[in-house]
Amino acid sequence: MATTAPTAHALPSYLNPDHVGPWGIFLQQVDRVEPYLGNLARWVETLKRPKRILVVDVPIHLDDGTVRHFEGYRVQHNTSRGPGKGGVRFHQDVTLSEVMALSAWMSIKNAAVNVPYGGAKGGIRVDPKTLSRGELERMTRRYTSEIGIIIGPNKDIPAPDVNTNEQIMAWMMDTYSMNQGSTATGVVTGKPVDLGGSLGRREATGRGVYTVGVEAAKHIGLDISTARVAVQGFGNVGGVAGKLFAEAGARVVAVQDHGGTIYREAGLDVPSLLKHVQATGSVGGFDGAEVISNDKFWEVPCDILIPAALEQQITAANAGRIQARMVIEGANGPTTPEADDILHERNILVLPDVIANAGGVTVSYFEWVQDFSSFFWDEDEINARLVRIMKEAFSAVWLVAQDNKVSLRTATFIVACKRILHTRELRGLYP
Ligand SMILES: NC(=O)C1=CN([C@@H]2O[C@H](COP(=O)(O)OP(=O)(O)OC[C@H]3O[C@@H](n4cnc5c(N)ncnc54)[C@H](O)[C@@H]3O)[C@@H](O)[C@H]2O)C=CC1
Ligand SMILES: O=C(O)CCC(=O)C(=O)O
Repeated sequence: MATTAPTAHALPSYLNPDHVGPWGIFLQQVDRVEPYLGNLARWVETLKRPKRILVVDVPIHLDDGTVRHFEGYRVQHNTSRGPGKGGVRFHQDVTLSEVMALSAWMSIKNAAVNVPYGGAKGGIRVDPKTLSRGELERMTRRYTSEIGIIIGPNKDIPAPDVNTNEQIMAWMMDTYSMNQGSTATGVVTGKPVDLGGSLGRREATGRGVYTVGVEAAKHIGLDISTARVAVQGFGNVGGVAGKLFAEAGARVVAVQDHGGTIYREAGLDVPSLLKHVQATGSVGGFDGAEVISNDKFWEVPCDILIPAALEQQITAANAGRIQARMVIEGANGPTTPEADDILHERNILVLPDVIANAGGVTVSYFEWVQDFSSFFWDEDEINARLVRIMKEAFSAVWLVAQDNKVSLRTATFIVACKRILHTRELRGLYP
């Protein structure tokens, strides 16, 4: 077994440390945590390189008979603690750098809530809204076959992310099972309940966002029942989080999605807004709200801001204008390191993605366990276990932040990186 740190050789070009974008941001976050890792810092190089990157060509027949090629990715960042785990994103702006960063954030997140997984993520560069249902199914199935060489219930388990849902997971599970010759429900999570999915998974990420929000609010003396909330992204994560805050009495005053931004000082009617989004695909055109510019969203008076859309939304350009007392990162990577510093200086508490949105993967873990045992739990049990894990993980991170006088992001990275690098050390150099 190796007793000294592996030498840092020249990095492959896609790992260029000057790299900007999501992967560059992840590298900066690792640099910030390194001084707190003690002896384990000698293994930190392992976090700066994904374990495995697969880039796949995904050709399909469009409905008009022509052939179109899409570029797909599956990246396994680290598997020291268990199989890779993380979602699949269909979006026109997906890049390898983004998928690498998202896979790395999964390693951190899974370790932060102590589920027995490494980190992985996948994606296809495509605007799925331009595809028919048949085209979407063919693309999903071809992508699944292409990444089939590295995924599996004990190897790497995909799940939903932006623009993917239970139906996509059903097609992925079916394709993988057809190729294997037997049904393998445990190959993906976030499936329909009738196909081995878990009760509570659809709401889990938003429920986790809400749970840590309530815990943090106690620390800063914020009363949720009178709080004003602004949400960017009203899909799986933002929609559920907004609903739970509204049910607790909070006023959801502003919502932004890809179709625009709406505002109502007295609070939006969240159940009606959710129905509107389900019917039309966007918050745009919702009655009973003022339309404001997308840029103005960042300065609406509110107590809690929940970015729940994409990366790099809170930047040096808008962080100085944010009026919230607390930012809860439903999205992955919504805040750049420069913006993090600005928010910190302005005493705005940031609950980082790697803990705040971990509710989804926590219930994905429950789903995977239920699939293996073919024994399914009721929703109350799932929600109770989820809330307990989120509260315990948040409270541990809060203490580390206080003890080391660091942000909650750095504290979460300290907890998670120590867990990952400890297993790396126990296993030796090769896993
Ligand atoms: N679905 C899950 O279980 C988890 C998702 N996340 C993260 O949460 C974020 C949202 O994911 P989901 O809710 O699952 O996706 P979704 O596809 O259900 O919703 C995405 C939302 O973002 C909005 N959006 C897209 N582009 C936008 C833009 N340029 N400006 C403003 N809004 C925009 C969409 O209109 C939509 O409301 C992503 O960062 C994802 O990685 C994190 C943990 C788990
Ligand atoms: O449920 C999962 O396995 C992963 C969800 C995800 O992609 C995420 O937490 O960002």
